[in-house]
Amino acid sequence: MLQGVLYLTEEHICFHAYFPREQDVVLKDGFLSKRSTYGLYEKYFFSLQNDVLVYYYDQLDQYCPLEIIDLKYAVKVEKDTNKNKFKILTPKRNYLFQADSLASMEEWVTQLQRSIVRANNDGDHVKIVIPIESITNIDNQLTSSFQDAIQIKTIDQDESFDEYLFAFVSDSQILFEKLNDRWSHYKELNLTRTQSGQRSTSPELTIAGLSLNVFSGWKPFSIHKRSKSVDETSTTSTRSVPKSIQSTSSTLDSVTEQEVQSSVRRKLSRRVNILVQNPIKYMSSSFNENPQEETKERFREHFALPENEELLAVFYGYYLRMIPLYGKFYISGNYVCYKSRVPGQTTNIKLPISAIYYYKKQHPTILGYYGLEILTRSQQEMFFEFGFKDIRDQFVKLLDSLKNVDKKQPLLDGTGSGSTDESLTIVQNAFIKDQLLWKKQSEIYAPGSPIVSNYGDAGTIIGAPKLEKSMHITCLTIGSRGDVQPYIALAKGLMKEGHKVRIATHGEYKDWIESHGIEFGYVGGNPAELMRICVENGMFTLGFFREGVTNFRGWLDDLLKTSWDACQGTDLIIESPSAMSGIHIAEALEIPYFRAFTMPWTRTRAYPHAFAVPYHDLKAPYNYSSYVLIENAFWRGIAPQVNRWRKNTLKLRSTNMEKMDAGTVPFLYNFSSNIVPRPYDWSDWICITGYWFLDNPEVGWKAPQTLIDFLDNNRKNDIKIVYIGFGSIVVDDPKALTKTIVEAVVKSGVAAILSKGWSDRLQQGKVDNNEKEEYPPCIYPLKSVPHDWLFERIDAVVHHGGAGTTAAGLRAGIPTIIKPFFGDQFFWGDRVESMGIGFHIRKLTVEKLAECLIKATTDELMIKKSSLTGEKIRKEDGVFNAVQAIYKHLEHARQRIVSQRHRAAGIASPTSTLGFDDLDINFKVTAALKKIVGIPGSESSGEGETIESLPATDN
Ligand SMILES: O=c1ccn([C@@H]2O[C@H](COP(=O)(O)OP(=O)(O)O[C@H]3O[C@H](CO)[C@@H](O)[C@H](O)[C@H]3O)[C@@H](O)[C@H]2O)c(=O)[nH]1
Ligand SMILES: CC(C)[C@@H](C)/C=C/[C@@H](C)[C@H]1CC[C@H]2C3=CC=C4C[C@@H](O)CC[C@]4(C)[C@H]3CC[C@]12C
Repeated sequence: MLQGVLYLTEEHICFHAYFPREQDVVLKDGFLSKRSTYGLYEKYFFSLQNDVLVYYYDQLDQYCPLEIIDLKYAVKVEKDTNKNKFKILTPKRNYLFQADSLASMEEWVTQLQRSIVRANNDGDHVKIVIPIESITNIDNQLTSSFQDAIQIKTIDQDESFDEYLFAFVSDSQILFEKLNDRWSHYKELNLTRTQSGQRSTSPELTIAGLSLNVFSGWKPFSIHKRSKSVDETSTTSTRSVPKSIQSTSSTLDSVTEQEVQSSVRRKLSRRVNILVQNPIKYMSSSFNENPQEETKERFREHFALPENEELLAVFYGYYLRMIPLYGKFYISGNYVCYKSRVPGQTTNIKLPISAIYYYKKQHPTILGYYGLEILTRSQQEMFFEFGFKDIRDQFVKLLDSLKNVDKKQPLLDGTGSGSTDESLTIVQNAFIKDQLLWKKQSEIYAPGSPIVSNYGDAGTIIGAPKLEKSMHITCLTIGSRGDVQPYIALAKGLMKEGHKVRIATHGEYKDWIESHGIEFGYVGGNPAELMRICVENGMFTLGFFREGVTNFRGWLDDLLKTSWDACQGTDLIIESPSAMSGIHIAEALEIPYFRAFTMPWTRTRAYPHAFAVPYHDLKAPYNYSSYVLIENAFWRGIAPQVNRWRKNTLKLRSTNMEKMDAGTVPFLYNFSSNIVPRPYDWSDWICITGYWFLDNPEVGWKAPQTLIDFLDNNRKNDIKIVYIGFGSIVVDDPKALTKTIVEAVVKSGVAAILSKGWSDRLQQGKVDNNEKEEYPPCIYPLKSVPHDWLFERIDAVVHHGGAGTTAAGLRAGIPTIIKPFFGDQFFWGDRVESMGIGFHIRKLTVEKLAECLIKATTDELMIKKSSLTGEKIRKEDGVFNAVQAIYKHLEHARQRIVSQRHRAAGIASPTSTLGFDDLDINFKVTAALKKIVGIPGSESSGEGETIESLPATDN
């Protein structure tokens, strides 16, 4: 179905449709399953852009398609209403797809048909010319779904029949009458089917010299053509076929499928020849300014670019993705392209130069080479590295020169050339009006508008529909107090809404949870032991993995087993992803699943993964990779055990990262967007709700009189009061830490409330009960104290940077000093320091702490900024927002589980996780990971060389 304008001339019916061939117009996008060479259907994100169809693993990777299907070569699209499948036929191969619904399949087929017709026509236009003399029948009494339609049947010179259906937006009656007039004229003259060749393939000539009647009054109408010939698109219209194919056939209309095929074959063998003739050249040169004709052609073919796209230079280098990927970069007049040369990797980049917003040379980074950073208009960041400075600089120079060219395109593309003056103006006028018409429509349909996903609608959280039915919800979490307390706050909010809530976590928290009137579910594991391993080894370090292998196995088995039991009988799971089991349990129970967490855990280019140590100064370039690496490392560590448990306990097939598809899980982040602004690249279902504060966490707690006196006395004497406490951190030498703190407090002249929390938990028995007496009077020691009560009464806080403790300090509006120990604590340290509301202490010494204490209690600007932050945070209602977000995304969560079940049922693929398990790149991942999480001694450059020396296959 094409929209255009119909012209009736004395001898012809002319149809003209205008499709601007704008770059990067997205005509349709969404998820589809594609049949792989193994016959399995796998889901990808597809985007139909002009006459190419591309697909990705990740819809955010706009410019990195896995494959580019050029519709120029497509013969037709075939529907198969059974199971919503359809097929694109090309001479080289057929592509099979499956849509989620019938409606979606119909939409895809319609749009693809349009694109194929256009791709087979000259540039921006489709022109169909029907000689009136060839008409055998005209009918406007159709019983079709079109109200106002005319059907025209024709017979061609070669006796082939064609059938056209024109559906009108406006009244077609006048056209019908006039057309019948003209047709009877021919019939009377008995001039049917003269073989004189009057019919011209050029509409310009056809229109020239004729009196032109425009019937549709510039209103759009549609043409639907049902052709009896093999090739759906072979009409009497003028068509242009890629030059390479054109040259093999004399007339355009006579291109047959066989010819296309043989031309493709010829091209393939030529390519093989080149490689055989010049192997050295292809492997060793890393920059080529004058690419050969063959290279240019292959480049255009691979990236589905038009004939006039001039390849300017080829470079060899690395594209930094999950791991640095060695490959070939191409710069052409309008694009920067990249194609991976690592076997088994299908990474591509096709980036329009116009989409580049900013680019900058970078210092040597992961590989120690010469970097280049590119930021696209859609805020996607890309990082390239080149082996030599010269090459990188040439690349940049070429980009500079291309960016500076003014790329204003003329409104008209000169289609009318070669005609008489008069006809030229007629045709041009028609084009101009068509273009205007198109512009209007594109405003309505807004092609190229931001990607619309399968689920979710954009908008604010507030105002989501309230649920009719109450639910029984499990909140599943492991870890320390900070991992449980937010759920108590959330549970209270949900219970107020009439839902039943169970918190499933370590036995240690049972009484505390029940004291808040919340149901408890038992999950195994000793939080203090977990904490010790985290602190002693750092997170995701070699030591961590070594301990993981030996110590975590039994622990993990127990965790999986107990959490399965703990979730039974509920109908929604909200899980901290650190608990690992919830995503599988939800799949087994077929109930909706949400994630919630205190720290960033969703891929973004905006922040590093909470466990990727930010003091490495990796900055934006590596943020995204840090998530991919850590997710992979995490999954690799637990996958065998999890899959065994799935099989034995959950009775589910084994899974992998791709099948789990964690990116589509609705996520509730319980931190403030005033501290962690929402990254632009998070989907709608990733919500930042604000902190879930729990007031009066310790039921029945009353402030000791001595503490109140301590506060009052210091206040009276104008002595600043600080809180110092390292929460649930288990320190191996608590005495040394205490000594440093005491000295720093004395030195800085402040008064301190010192909470030692868990610092001696694993040392029971060794604790000196008389410790209290050892403190100077400026220090008030205690075990624990509700922060919500205390922080309002003091001037600054010093802590480990636990998410919840940080939140408590920020809410009170006082400066924060963070000495991180592991995990996300570094991230929070960085946040407060970069916001100017606190300090991030990397190495704790008496001098450093004393200096920070003085500044935090006296620096006017810092105090002011902190107090403003406090005001903002106090205005947020995280629990309320979270409840609304649950309502809003519940349907999405349900759909996700359903499609996951379908996927699990449909794929029995032994090939797994994003290719990671299949490729022997284990050591490279580890090497890159080491850099990200900061393991000393990882400077060896071995991995770069290994990748570089991989056999250079060109295809
Ligand atoms: O004496 C105390 C100790 C804690 N709290 C509160 O308890 C919560 C503790 O939260 P948080 O700092 O997040 O918890 P921790 O258990 O200390 O920290 C662990 O859990 C956090 C949340 O996942 C992570 O950010 C940390 O890295 C990890 O160490 C906060 O609301 C505190 O205000 C008190 O009120 N009084
Ligand atoms: C080798 C395998 C067994 C490795 C990968 C498994 C590691 C587990 C034990 C790790 C991965 C993520 C870690 C994890 C993530 C986040 C938090 C929140 C924090 O507030 C307490 C620690 C806690 C809860 C830790 C505990 C240990 C976890 C759960």
